[in-house]
Amino acid sequence: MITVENATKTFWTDSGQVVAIDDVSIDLAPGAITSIVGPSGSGKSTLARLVSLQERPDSGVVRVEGYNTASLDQRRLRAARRRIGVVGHEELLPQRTAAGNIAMPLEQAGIDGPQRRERVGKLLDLIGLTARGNALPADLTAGQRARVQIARALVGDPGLLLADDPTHGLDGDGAAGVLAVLDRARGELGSTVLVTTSDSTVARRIADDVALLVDGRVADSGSVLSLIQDPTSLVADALLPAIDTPDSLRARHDRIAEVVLIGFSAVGALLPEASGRFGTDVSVIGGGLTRVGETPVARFLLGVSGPQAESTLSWIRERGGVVKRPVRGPEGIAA
Ligand SMILES: Nc1ncnc2c1ncn2[C@@H]1O[C@H](COP(=O)(O)OP(=O)(O)OP(=O)(O)O)[C@@H](O)[C@H]1O
Repeated sequence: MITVENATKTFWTDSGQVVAIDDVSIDLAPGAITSIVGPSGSGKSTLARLVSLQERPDSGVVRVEGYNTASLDQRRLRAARRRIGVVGHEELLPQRTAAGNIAMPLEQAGIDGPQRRERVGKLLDLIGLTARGNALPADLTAGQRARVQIARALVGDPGLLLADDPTHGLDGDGAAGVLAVLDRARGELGSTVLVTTSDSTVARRIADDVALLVDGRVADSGSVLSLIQDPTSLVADALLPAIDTPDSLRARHDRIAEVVLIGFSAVGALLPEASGRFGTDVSVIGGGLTRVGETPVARFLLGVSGPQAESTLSWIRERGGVVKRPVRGPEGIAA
C-alpha cells in the first residue's frame, strides 16, 4: 500500500523555479487501478517518480506499507523499490526473446527452474502472447512490445505496478491491447496499478479511481463512477463527451439541460419513455455516448419542448439521470 501525503517537488531551471508537484496527497487503493490524468506539464511523471521512489519530495511523505520512505536506509530503499514494477522504465533487450525478457527480474532474484518457467508462462498468457514467447522484440509490434514490458514489470509479483503514459505512441489497437492487459492484471492477479496519462480514454476504460492534476495540484479526485455523477466534477468534464452545441440550436427549445445517463437501460430507454409519458419533444442536440469500463454512459445536451418540459426533466432526474447545469430556457425561466 502506497500513499503520498502533502508532497511538493520543485525544480530549478534556467528560466527559474518550477513547482512540478504542489501539496499532493493520494491513496492508492489495493487491487484497484488509479489513474492520474492531466495536461502535459501538469506533474504526472514527477508524481510517478516520487511514487516509484526514484526521487524524493522536497516536503511531504511517500509511505510504503505505512513506512515513511525518507527514513529507510539504502538497503531497505532498494528492497522497497523492487516491490514496485515500473513499466517502460527500461527497453527490452533486443537479443533476448519475449519470454527471456519477461524472465529477467526472476533471474536477477535467483529464481530458476520450473518456478520461473511457470511464472513466465502465466504472464505470456496474461498478455496474450503465449504463441510468441520465442519471438525477438524486433519481430513484435510496438503494442506487443509494450505488453511484454508490462509482463516483465509484473513477473516479480510487485506490490504496485506503475505505468507512466503506457499508451504513448501506440496506435488504437496497440493502446487497446495495453489497456486490456492492465485490466487483466487487476482482475486476474489482483494487482494494484497506477497509470499516468494525458489520454482520457485510459481513465475512462480501465480506472477505478482517478485524480486530475492541474499545475501540479490535485484539482479533483475520487472514484470514476461517482465523479461522473457529480455535476461539479472537473474529471467528469474531462472524461465525458464534449458538448459544443451552437446557441442557435439551443434557442429552439423550451428547456435546455445537460444530462448524464449511466447504464444500458438509462441510455437506451429513459428519454423515449420521458417523452411519451409527458407528451414532450425530447431532442438530443449535443454530446454523445461513451463507455466507462463496461458501462455505457451518455452525456447529452437535451432540448425539451412542450407544456410539461419542466416535469420531463424532473422525471429524468428522479429516474437516476444526472440533470446538470440546467440553463435558462428562451423565456428566461430556469429549467
Ligand atoms: N528534472 C526536471 N528538471 C526541471 N524541470 C522539470 C524536471 N522534471 C519535470 N520538470 C518540470 O516540471 C513540470 C511537470 O513536469 P512532468 O514531466 O512531471 O509533467 P507531465 O504531466 O508528466 O507532462 P507530460 O504529460 O508532458 O509528460 C514541467 O514544467 C516540467 O518542465
